[in-house]
Amino acid sequence: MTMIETRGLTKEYGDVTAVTEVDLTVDRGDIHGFVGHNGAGKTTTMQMLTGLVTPTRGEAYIGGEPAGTRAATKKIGYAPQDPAFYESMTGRDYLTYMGELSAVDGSTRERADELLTRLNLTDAADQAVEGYSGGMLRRLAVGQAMLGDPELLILDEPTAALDPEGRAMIIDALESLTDEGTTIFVSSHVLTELEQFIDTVTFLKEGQVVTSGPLTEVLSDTGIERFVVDASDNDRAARLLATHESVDEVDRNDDGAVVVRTDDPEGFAVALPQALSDATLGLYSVDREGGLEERFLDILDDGGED
Ligand SMILES: Nc1ncnc2c1ncn2[C@@H]1O[C@H](COP(=O)(O)OP(=O)(O)OP(=O)(O)O)[C@@H](O)[C@H]1O
Repeated sequence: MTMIETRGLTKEYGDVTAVTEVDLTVDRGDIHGFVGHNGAGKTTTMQMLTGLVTPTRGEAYIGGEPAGTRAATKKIGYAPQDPAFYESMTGRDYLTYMGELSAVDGSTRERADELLTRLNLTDAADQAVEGYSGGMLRRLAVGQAMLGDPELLILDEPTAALDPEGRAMIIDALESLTDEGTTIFVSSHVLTELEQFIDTVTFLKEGQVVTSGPLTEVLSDTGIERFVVDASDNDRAARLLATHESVDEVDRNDDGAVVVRTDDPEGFAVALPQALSDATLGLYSVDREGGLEERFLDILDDGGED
């Protein structure tokens, strides 16, 4: 079942084309990462999905309903990049108040307390929001988006600039939600902030989709795991490494170094020094390329798949 579908989604602001012909499909229950540099068009796309911004052209559907209609927005919880809070309210009062505003079913106070627990904010529940740290504010924003128990959660950079602990708290909360079948559409300009928990990913560059699909496929299609090995005799090293069990493909770069692609990078990294030393080859240097972050930059800088 499809939760988000867009066709040719485009937004122009005067001469600026923020989003160009974006075709997206996100299945129900997936955590989808929406990744691109600052200014790539992530926020604008999210705003079109939520109905806050009207597309110049194209279509978007949320659970089959046209974006912007009541039937579509009812399915969505949205945490914007820079949410505004009533700073003198406590976290608990804020969530309760926002729940009442949006006519959440049942007891909003109970729902607020449940979310505060889930987002690890119980200890701060009765503190004024103005004393919250950046990480606490982001968790509160995610809590607000979750108030109505939405089918689709749209989160604009919820992990930006958080320390690993803050990020882990958000990730835990999101992962527990997908166990309940919630679809999550989450943006970031740093892939490594998302890669532990997303199922599928779209890379956006200058308003256009560069590539989209399951994270593992997108990264392996583009040759993610690559080592560059410089040995005392690179011809011999290339022949030797080509026969190694963990190696898929061997190539040479412009400097003559051996470029190895592998789907078992850990195994290769461990085996390499021994393999060369058994063949009496010296290992001058080895660089691991195509870590996720590097791959992300490659994809965006190349403007397409290899
Ligand atoms: N209301 C607006 N009026 C004019 N231009 C806009 C408006 N909103 C966005 N833009 C432009 O559209 C482009 C995409 O912006 P958008 O905020 O969607 O990118 P983003 O990927 O979310 O970036 P960031 O991570 O910095 O938020 C940028 O060039 C931006 O300046």
